[in-house]
Amino acid sequence: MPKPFHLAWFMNFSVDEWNAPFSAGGDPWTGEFYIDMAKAMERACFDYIMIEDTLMIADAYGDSMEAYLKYALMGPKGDPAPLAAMIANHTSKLGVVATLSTMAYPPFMLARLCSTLDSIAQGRFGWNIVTTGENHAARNFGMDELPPRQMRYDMADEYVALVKQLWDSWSPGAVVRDRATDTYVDHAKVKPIDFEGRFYKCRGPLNCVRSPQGRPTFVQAGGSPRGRQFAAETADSIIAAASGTKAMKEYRDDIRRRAAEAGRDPDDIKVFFIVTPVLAETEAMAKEKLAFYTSTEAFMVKVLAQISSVTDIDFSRFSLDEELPRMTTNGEQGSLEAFAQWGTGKTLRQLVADRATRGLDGIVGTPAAVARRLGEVMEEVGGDGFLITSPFQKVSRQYVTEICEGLVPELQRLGLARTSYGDAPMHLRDRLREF
Ligand SMILES: Cc1cc2nc3c(=O)[nH]c(=O)nc-3n(C[C@H](O)[C@H](O)[C@H](O)COP(=O)(O)O)c2cc1C
Repeated sequence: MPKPFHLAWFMNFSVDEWNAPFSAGGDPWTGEFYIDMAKAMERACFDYIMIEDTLMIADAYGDSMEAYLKYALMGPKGDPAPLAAMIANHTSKLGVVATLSTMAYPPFMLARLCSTLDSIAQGRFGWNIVTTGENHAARNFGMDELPPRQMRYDMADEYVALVKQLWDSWSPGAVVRDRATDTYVDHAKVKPIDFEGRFYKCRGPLNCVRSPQGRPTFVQAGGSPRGRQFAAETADSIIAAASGTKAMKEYRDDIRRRAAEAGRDPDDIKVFFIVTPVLAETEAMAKEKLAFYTSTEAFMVKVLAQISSVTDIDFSRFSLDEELPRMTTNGEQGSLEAFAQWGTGKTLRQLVADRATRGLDGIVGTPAAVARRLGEVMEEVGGDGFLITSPFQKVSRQYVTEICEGLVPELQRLGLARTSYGDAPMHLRDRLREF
């Protein structure tokens, strides 16, 4: 029997696929649309739903906000924290991960928010730790530009050390609720932290109770060598974009090596790779669907605008029929490399076409065929799971159904996905370490 792998879903609190033939209309702001989505994932026994976030309206593509607002790319979006609370409230087993930036939140506020969300979610909350990669976001927080990546991660190291101390400022058992002595909290079990670092200073203690997990499950997505080091030292789960099985295996092996060198058990870190299956009743229909969504001028602009936004590089400047020059960015270096596929000789037009399937072959077809292919990929990579996201930028109920009621049952029949959560309540970190 093959080993099952983990499943998570990558989305954001943004506009749904509002004007395609099977659409929900583009008004998801009450959160109901995403609650429905999370319930479908829980029925399919996903490990977690992960809510992406950025903090600006971009204009990197063509030096204009037009493409971003016209196509509702990377915005408008709602704040992930209240949506995480709502999803947690409407589910009981699914993990809920929200993205919160170390650039944007004072550590005390983030620690309290995560602790509160973990209590609401009864131990199923995860924090996607990002340092933010866009200069415009930095400008929304009073800076002229982002600090360089090295410094962002140095700051994040210290930030994480601080918030961990805040989460530990309440010892387990501090809340005694002793009626006989009229004592709610045993004051001896709550301590200031008096943290003084290079970048942050905080007295503590936290002013909310210790959450079920003690600290949230840590999710991270470092792509650069410095980012990978941070992720390997910190994360319980890593989400990654890599083009093809070879790059996936290289990434995971590197993370596991770095984790072992840092004294961690590599099996305590579950790496999820982005995949974007395109499903239909027959392979020909799936290929036609892919062509229907990707052969338009608008798809080209959407992909280029999206990658421009997370790299602060204007991709409207490059010829579609030539290879991309090698470049670096102070933004998302890992995402740039996964997109550019340097060394393959592909033109920019081919890279855009690859974007729908993220450079992974064999994931356009029937649920049964794609399930078999994912099994092969996972065996080659070595583990641990897949992070599903829509191939066409936005998500519809139809796509969620195709995955949760088409692909997942096929994975389950092959013994490749969890068929039940079991009856006992479980914290997200333990759920990830189940296998
Ligand atoms: C699957 C995935 C999801 C990500 N989600 C976010 C996000 O929600 N917000 C954000 O600012 N960055 C996000 N990032 C960017 C990462 O935090 C990170 O900056 C990026 O992978 C580049 O790595 P580097 O920082 O080491 O260069 C994501 C990256 C990946 C691969």
